[in-house]
Amino acid sequence: MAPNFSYQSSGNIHRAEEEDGAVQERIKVNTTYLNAFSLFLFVLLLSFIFYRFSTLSVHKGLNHVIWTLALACETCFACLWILSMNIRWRMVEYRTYPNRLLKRLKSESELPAVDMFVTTADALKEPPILTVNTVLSLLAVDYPLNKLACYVSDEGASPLTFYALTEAAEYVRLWVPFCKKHGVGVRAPFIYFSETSHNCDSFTSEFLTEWKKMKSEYDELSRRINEAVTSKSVPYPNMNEEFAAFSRIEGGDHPSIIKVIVENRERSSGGLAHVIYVSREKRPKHPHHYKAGAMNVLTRVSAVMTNAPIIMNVDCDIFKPLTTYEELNNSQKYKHGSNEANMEELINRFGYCEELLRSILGIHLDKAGDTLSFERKVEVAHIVAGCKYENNTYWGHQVGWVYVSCTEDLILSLKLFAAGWRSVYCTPKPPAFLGCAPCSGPETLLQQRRWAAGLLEVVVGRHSPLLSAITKMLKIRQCLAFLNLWALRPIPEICYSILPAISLLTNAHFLPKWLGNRRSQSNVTMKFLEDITYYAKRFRDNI
Ligand SMILES: O=c1ccn([C@@H]2O[C@H](COP(=O)(O)OP(=O)(O)O[C@H]3O[C@H](CO)[C@@H](O)[C@H](O)[C@H]3O)[C@@H](O)[C@H]2O)c(=O)[nH]1
Ligand SMILES: [Mn+2]
Repeated sequence: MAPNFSYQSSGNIHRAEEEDGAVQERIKVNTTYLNAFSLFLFVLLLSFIFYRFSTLSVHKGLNHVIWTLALACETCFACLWILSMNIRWRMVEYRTYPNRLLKRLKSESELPAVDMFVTTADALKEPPILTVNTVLSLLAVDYPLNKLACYVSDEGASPLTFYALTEAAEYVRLWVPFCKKHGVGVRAPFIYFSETSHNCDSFTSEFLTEWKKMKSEYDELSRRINEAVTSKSVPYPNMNEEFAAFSRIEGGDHPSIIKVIVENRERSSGGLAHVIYVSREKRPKHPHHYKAGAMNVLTRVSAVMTNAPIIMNVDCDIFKPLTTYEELNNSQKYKHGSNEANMEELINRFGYCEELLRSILGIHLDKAGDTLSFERKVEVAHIVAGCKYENNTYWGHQVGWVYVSCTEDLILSLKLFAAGWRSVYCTPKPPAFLGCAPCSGPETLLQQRRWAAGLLEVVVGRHSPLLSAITKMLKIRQCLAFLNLWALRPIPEICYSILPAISLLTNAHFLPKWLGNRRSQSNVTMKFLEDITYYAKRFRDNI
């Protein structure tokens, strides 16, 4: 049985086992002042809305229109303020203590296996050297390597990405021992070498020699990869039968290609993690469902090849684990709550592939059914990576990543929360992984537009958080968090910001006037000016 990593609750700090110390602590952040301030602002907003509402009928003509618009905008701001207060209301922080983990286990071999998924879509937009760095950093994690497998999904079926990975496979044999021996912090070579320099006096000569060797090998690796990318071709000696599969490829029309780049056949503790290249079948008339489609293929391929109980996903440019969920297949186990899996229902759900069904059944019955040869596993992986495999199954609807939105992570988390799963936002210090964000204006705009569209798709569709809160297990505050429609906020903001200009041009007003009428206002202004003049004179006389 897998060891229990979960924290257990007891008061503010949740301890798993007193004598061993917790692996993870949940600590309440003190938000009393922040909450009091947020509430104060909210009360001010409400009183303002109340005032505007009660005086609305006093205003006539254009003023009435302007006041109604202002009232609508302010009501929107108040609603958005409630949503943003909801997110910050009871903040908690998770502290992790990975070094305590081993104390709770008899040996490292009790640690569960992890399948790591890296997705890349376009070798020209996402440079292969970046994907290589992500893979190298994953392969150098502090975890028994025979428990790990790294699957790289390449949507572009690019020989350049495959070439880069085969080249990196040589480097990884040097990089992983180097990182472990010297306790390297950031394990993506391009960041590591840009941050450390051989001029540091505190380095020993042995370290310096190794550092220089690693750096020159990395420089050579990146030179070869970048040269291949610039010339858009793989060097001649590498054009062997391994690359034959890539030669018949036309954009978006090719069979599935699965290649084992690094293999730890005996799963020995001294070896490296598996590295498996996966490019799913693509046909022009067949929808591929973007990253969600790629993730479902990776889930099936990993299920027939290594079937680890935990999967982890990182983007090709992010050296930071986003979310770790237990494999989706596992959730099916709890959902059925029975060991008597109905074969016909399983085929309807997961599609017909004997080996995949056996691996799912293995999870249902808590039995390991790993009897296939490695060659057969690769063959089966080609079948489950086919684009027709999902036809008439539940993939993309009830099984795996859902195909309704371009932000598959959002809809997946919504679906998991609605099914009663919990998640933890974990930000260890120092950060476990680092990532890259879009660096140019247009790229950032595109990303924000995609996220905004994804959020709106999720809110109005069949998976709407409101529906899930009523009919499923989504909690009310989770529902409010998903309803945080930042994408629509510019509408009231723009409207509100043009109200002053309209008021000036039309001699109307959209803010309450000070002391009601002009005369009393000007009297007060006059009195204020007289006072200032009086005090200024006294000040001058005194000096
Ligand atoms: O059809 C596609 C499109 C993208 N990707 C990969 O998905 C990842 C994320 O795509 P990107 O275009 O870089 O989106 P970002 O906005 O940078 O990523 C964030 O938002 C995405 C959802 O929109 C999530 O999938 C990511 O995990 C999250 O980091 C990258 O590795 C891509 O290579 C695919 O595999 N197939
Ligand atoms: Mn990205």
